[in-house]
Amino acid sequence: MEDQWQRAYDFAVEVARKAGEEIRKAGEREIRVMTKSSTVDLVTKTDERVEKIIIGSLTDEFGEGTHCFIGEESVAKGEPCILTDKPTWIIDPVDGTTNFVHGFPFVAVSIAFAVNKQLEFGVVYSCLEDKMYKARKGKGAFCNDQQIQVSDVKDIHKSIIISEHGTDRSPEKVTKTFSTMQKILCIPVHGLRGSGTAATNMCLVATGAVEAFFEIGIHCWDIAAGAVIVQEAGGILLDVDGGPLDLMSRRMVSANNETIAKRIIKEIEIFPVVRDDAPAEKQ
Ligand SMILES: O=P([O-])([O-])O[C@@H]1[C@H](O)[C@H](O)[C@@H](O)[C@H](O)[C@H]1O
Ligand SMILES: [Mg+2]
Repeated sequence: MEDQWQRAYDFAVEVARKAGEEIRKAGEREIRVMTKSSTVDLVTKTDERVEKIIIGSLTDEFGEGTHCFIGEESVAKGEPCILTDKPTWIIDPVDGTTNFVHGFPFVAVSIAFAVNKQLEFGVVYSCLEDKMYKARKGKGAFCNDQQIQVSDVKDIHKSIIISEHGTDRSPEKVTKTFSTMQKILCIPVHGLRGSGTAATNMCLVATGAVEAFFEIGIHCWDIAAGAVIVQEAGGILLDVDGGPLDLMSRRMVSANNETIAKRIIKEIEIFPVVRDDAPAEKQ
C-alpha cells in the first residue's frame, strides 16, 4: 500500500520531461499568441497542445476514467475545477506563458497528484534550465536527483522575497500589490525578485535561493506541485491571512519557516479574488 503511487510519480517525471522537450522545440518556432481573461493573460497553441499531450499520456498509462484532471487550459475551455476525493492530476502545461512568449528563460511544466484532496507528489520541470524538481509526500524534495532544502534564515532582514504581479491589472489590485511590495522592501529585506513562473518561484524557496514567495491571484495548477516540493524541502505553506493553505483560494505564502512567513504576512494587503472552484457564474 505504501508505494501505491510510486509508478504514478515516476511516470509524472517522464511526462514532465517529454512536455518540456515540446516546449523547448516550440520556442524555436514562431509563437502565435492569444489572450484569455485579459489582454495580458496570454496563451499559445503550445499551452493547449502540451496539456493534451500530458493528459493523453496519463490516460494511456492509467486507463480512461480512472483519474480526474484539472488542467489550466481545459478549465479555460469550461472544464470544472473541483477537487474531489478521486485521484486527480493538477496540471499547468506551461507555467510562465508570458516568459515563453518573450523568450525570458524561465518556463516550467507543473504536474501534481492528489488523492482524497491530499497532495501525494509534485513535479516541476524548469525546462529551459533543464532542472527537474520533484517531491513525494514523506520522501524529500529533489532537483536533478540531488536532495534540496530550504534556507535556515530566520532574520527577515537577511532574506530575499519573491512576489509576482499576475495578470489582473485592476487599480485596486495593482495598488495593493505594490504597496505590499514597498512595505516588504522597506523592512528592509536583501531583495525582491520574481521569475515569472509561480512553480519555479516555489522551487527557488525549496532550494534555499530565496526565503519566501507569496501571491494573491495564482491558481491551483500554478502551486500544487510546488507546494509538495516546498513542504518536502522543510518549508511551510500558509494562506495570506496566516491560516492553512487552501489550494483553491488563489492565495498563498510559501516560506522557509514560520518566522519568515508570519513576518511577510504582517505586510500583505489582501484584496478579493474569485476562488478556482467557484461556480461558473461567479468567475
Ligand atoms: O499563466 P501562467 O504562465 O501559467 O501562470 C502565471 C505565472 O505562474 C505567474 O508567475 C503568476 O504570477 C501568475 O499568477 C500565473 O497565472
Ligand atoms: Mg501557471
